[in-house]
Amino acid sequence: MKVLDLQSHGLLREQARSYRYVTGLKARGGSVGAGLPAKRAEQTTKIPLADHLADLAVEALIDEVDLSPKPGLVDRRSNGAHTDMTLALMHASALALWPCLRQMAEAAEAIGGVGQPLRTALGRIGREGEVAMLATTGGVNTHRGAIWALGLLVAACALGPHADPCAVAARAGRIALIDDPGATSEDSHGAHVRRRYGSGGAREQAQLGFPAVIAHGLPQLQRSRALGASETHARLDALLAIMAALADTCVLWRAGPQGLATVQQGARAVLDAGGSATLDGRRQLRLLDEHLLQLNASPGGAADLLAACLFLDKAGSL
Ligand SMILES: CC(C)(COP(=O)(O)OP(=O)(O)OC[C@H]1O[C@@H](n2cnc3c(N)ncnc32)[C@H](O)[C@@H]1O)[C@@H](O)C(=O)NCCC(=O)NCCS
Ligand SMILES: Nc1ncnc2c1ncn2[C@@H]1O[C@H](COP(=O)(O)OP(=O)(O)OP(=O)(O)O)[C@@H](O)[C@H]1O
Repeated sequence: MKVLDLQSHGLLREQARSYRYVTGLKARGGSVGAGLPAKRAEQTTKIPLADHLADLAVEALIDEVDLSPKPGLVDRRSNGAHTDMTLALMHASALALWPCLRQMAEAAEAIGGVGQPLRTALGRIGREGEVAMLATTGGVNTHRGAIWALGLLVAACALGPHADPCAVAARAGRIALIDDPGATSEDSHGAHVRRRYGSGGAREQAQLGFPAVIAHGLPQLQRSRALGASETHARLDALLAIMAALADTCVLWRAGPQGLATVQQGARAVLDAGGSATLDGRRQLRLLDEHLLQLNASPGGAADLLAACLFLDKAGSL
């Protein structure tokens, strides 16, 4: 088992622990420092790589949902176009995914390479993660796409040197290309949209090595930061760059190709106006939010990929 000498990620682990304490959730805790006050545990122990990757992934999910104002999505202001989700529910769901994400990283470390055994293990753990998510949310699909994308990326990071986000995403793509023998042929929204519009959705995005993140989200995040935008504005710009490029099956399911065109063009308009840090950009962003609420559409796939983008951004400095 690889370990990292890190002291900076105690907050999240502490949060997850106190969350479980408050709610009585039965999620598994970290393997180090159990029973110790969290702060002392962080100071005195080395964090296993799998724990650290799960920390980073959950942190990315929480950063994604907290980021505001996001068009159509659940954020700190509102539930966006969602009647069945709240900020608190998204937080609870994100924290409940920690054990699943850690197990995926552990499986990758134990198996040691891309191939059928790893794909089979990730499929099983991912399905268990979906069950844990639905148990936490009372049946609401808060993070299905995120388990998929972050699960693959966490596993890809755990397999080896992980400095370069492109290499990690490409490795995750190679895992996604392998068939999952345990997969059930279910009638998901993604499957419906694939049949109706021929869109490859979350599966194809992963199999291609997450081009919406690597070619759009991450470069935009870095560009906006370099231009002096605040971290919030840089992250909003990254989300918009992903939205402008993505065939998001969440949008296609609720609003069809016309709705997807509105999302992609609206996101592009914000960036063309100078991004979310500018007055013009913010006007365009407000318009886009209004259009999405009228369409009852929400770019859930892009939100998952923003979390993937934030994860890769942080994992790159490991
Ligand atoms: C491949 C997955 C995403 C199922 O995809 P499906 O096409 O059936 O779509 P479904 O509507 O269930 O969910 C897709 C989710 O992905 C997100 N999404 C939508 N469009 C996109 C896109 N273009 N790119 C990326 N993500 C997207 C959305 O949040 C959406 O909710 C996956 O959940 C799966 O197969 N799970 C089974 C367990 C498994 O193998 N887990 C592996 C963990 S690494
Ligand atoms: N901040 C967020 N707000 C809303 N959705 C998000 C957010 N972050 C990620 N998502 C993603 O969006 C998806 C939810 O979208 P949606 O509600 O369209 O899915 P659904 O339950 O399949 O469909 P529907 O609600 O239309 O029946 C989740 O799977 C999740 O991965």
